[in-house]
Amino acid sequence: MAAIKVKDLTKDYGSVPGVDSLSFTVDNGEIFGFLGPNGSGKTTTIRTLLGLLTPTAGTATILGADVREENALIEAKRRIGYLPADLGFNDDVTGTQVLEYHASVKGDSRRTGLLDVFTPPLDQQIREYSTGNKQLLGIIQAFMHDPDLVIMDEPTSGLDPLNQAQFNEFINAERERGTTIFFSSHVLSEVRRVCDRVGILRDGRLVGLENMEALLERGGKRVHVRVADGSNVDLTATDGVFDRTTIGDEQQFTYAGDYTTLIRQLADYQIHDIEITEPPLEDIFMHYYGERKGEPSTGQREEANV
Ligand SMILES: Nc1ncnc2c1ncn2[C@@H]1O[C@H](COP(=O)(O)OP(=O)(O)OP(=O)(O)O)[C@@H](O)[C@H]1O
Repeated sequence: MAAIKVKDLTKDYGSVPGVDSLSFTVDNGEIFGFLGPNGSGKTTTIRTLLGLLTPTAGTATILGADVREENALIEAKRRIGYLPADLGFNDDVTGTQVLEYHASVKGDSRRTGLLDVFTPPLDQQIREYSTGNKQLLGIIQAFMHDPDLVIMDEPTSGLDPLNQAQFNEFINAERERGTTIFFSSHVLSEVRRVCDRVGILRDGRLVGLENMEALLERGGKRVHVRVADGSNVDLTATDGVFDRTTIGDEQQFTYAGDYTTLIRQLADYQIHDIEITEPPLEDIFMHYYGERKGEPSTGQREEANV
């Protein structure tokens, strides 16, 4: 049985479309990233999955429960953790009191273990909490009753790089435990190390559903080259070269072709320095899913940059 099953799900806010005809499945044990820019419908989807919004059309089940069936959903929610985008903690209570409250509602069998990983200042009142520490507290409450499925709305927002790395490590360990995780983000690079699959949302519609590894592989690598005499590397006849640009004396391009071919081409030049890195996932997104409104298409960008 799939952990989440969504079929033709539509949610309108009056005349404003929230999400339109979404269909996807999240398997048990999968780490699924739900990606999209601001306003693309991530929160609407999540709130609909949790029964906080009623779908306008279509169906969704979560751990087997139909999101329109209140009693079945209440039962399923015992095995679900949720980190909302807006945490809504009471400012006047301490971190410990927040956790005590959540423990009384749904249990806390994992609380101690989670507090070994994430360390918000539990004795402080929430009003004194930094944004990142509030987020850590939210992550702890989402996992502390040992749920089978955890749904998180932008879990890494506000986390510093150290906490973000710790979060990534934690999510990878959750994969080993078999927890199903569905989380939204608007920063593709944030999810690249942890997700098995990504769904890409734009303007309320699902425009891509990809295996992460395949997405990265098809996206190629970013090549940075400096040629000793400053001459321009001519790759016009080489397949798989796109997004060329020159910054100072460095020529850059994304390469999704055969490496032997590229190395043969570059052998004609006196290469002073070369670096091959992973491209920003935003570039992959642009390349495979086309331009956003008002922005040039990938093809136009290539021309502009060459
Ligand atoms: N309560 C509401 N009433 C009317 N329109 C809404 C409401 N909530 C969201 N919308 C609209 O629905 C669309 C999707 O919004 P949603 O908040 O789901 O996007 P999001 O991807 O979560 O955005 P963000 O990354 O900014 O949180 C947007 O056009 C938004 O303006």
